[in-house]
Amino acid sequence: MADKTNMPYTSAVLMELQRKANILPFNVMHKTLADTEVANLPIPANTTVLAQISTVLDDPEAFPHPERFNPDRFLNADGKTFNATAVDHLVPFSLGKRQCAGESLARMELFLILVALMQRYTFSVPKGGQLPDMTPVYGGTQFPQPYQCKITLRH
Ligand code: HEM
Repeated sequence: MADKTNMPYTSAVLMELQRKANILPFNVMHKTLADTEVANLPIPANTTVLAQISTVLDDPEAFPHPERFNPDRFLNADGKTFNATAVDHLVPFSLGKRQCAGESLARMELFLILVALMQRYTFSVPKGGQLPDMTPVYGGTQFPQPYQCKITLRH
């Protein structure tokens, strides 16, 4: 983990992966405890609310051409520091009091697993195959279309 600060592009790839492959696009349900309002819309107490994460992760103002997989959007021109607007809008773990309690653990696991896989294997499209269809499959969770991948040991 000590190397992570020297690997901004890897961090940017992970951020873009979490944006495009967000596992809980519709978040989980909550209930208002008191009358409130969002964007001038009144919401009475005891209303079930679902703060949809995917609308933020696909917001074209924060993420131009949101349909594209582009890790560079999380980096400034120097390639080392992070684009604050993009980072602020990356909310796969939700926000507020009930945001994911396992965020730090999950982020550490994602970094270690991705780097370990990249160090040991090469991932490519099998002969005669094609790149995966990036259209998400939505259910309670989001998952990818079936695809084929060739995984080769590096050493
Ligand atoms: C990529 C991995 C993960 C993602 C994207 C994720 C995302 C989320 C989201 C969106 C919520 C709902 C937040 C809300 O109610 O507003 C949540 C809740 C929660 N997550 Fe995760 N999570 C991940 C991994 C983990 C891990 C590894 C753990 C534990 C080791 C964990 C523990 C929890 C707990 C305990 C809650 C409920 C928090 C509460 O209601 O106060 N999550 N997570």
